[in-house]
Amino acid sequence: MPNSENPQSTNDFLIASSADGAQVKVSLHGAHICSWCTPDGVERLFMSPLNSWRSDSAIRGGIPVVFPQFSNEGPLPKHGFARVSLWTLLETSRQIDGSGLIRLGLSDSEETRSVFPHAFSLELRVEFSGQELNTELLVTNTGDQPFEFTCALHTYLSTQLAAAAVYGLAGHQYRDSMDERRIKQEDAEVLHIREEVDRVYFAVDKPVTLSDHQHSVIASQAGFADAVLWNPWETGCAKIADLKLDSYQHFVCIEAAKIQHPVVLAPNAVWRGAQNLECVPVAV
Ligand SMILES: O=P(O)(O)OC[C@H]1O[C@@H](O)[C@H](O)[C@@H](O)[C@@H]1O
Repeated sequence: MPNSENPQSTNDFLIASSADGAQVKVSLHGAHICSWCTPDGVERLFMSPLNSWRSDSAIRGGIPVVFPQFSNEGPLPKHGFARVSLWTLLETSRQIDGSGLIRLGLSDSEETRSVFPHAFSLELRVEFSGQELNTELLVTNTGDQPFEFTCALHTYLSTQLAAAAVYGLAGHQYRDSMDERRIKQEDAEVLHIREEVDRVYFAVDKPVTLSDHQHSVIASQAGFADAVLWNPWETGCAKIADLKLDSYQHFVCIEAAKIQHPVVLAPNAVWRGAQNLECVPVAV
């Protein structure tokens, strides 16, 4: 939870690499993946140049962890408190197969219980090598009463929006936050973003691909039933202090999420959700 009286800097990164040269930077503030470079040195995540790097704010870009509430859909601060909490490093290591691994944890505290009166522990497990990044969120109910939550991995994928297309959402229903949360049916096999887009696609069980003229990123998910597609366009950037007016041209958020049907977690039960990202060069 943030301390606005004494904000700390959040750009003190844990840096881990895989044997083949992929690299990930994580901040303990929010267990936030701030950078993911594939072995060719190319950054795959967007990070806002106007990010404040203060512990009383969420980091703008990378992969924020949204828990225990998606957006403003409940009584908590927007997107919950995990993204503005100080997490603990559990492990950083190199696996036998050469992949890098970082594990971070967060448990309930007096501060979290004041807004979310439940005992829980979270683990974020980040494993990567070559062209892939796998991020898994584990939620354990450490109390003696069930509790309910929604969550997401709010991934900002770096792209050139003008050349970008999103594939894999045709046939799904979605809730359109730009149109009074109406439920609609996606018919487009290929989506080009030409305006502010803020949608929750339901029951996404196949990969979603973001392609531009240079590369594709294939986003697969397990445990997370829904996928959010968000780009604020210039209109949204104008309202967000830590985005430049043209920042929307450089990312698309494809978020692995659990929103439509919140998780109800029994005592001692563990819920897992994972997002796997794989980069594939576009043949020229
Ligand atoms: O500005 P925030 O709190 O990081 O949220 C960014 C966006 O996050 C998305 O997940 C929501 O669907 C959008 O409605 C929201 O604007």
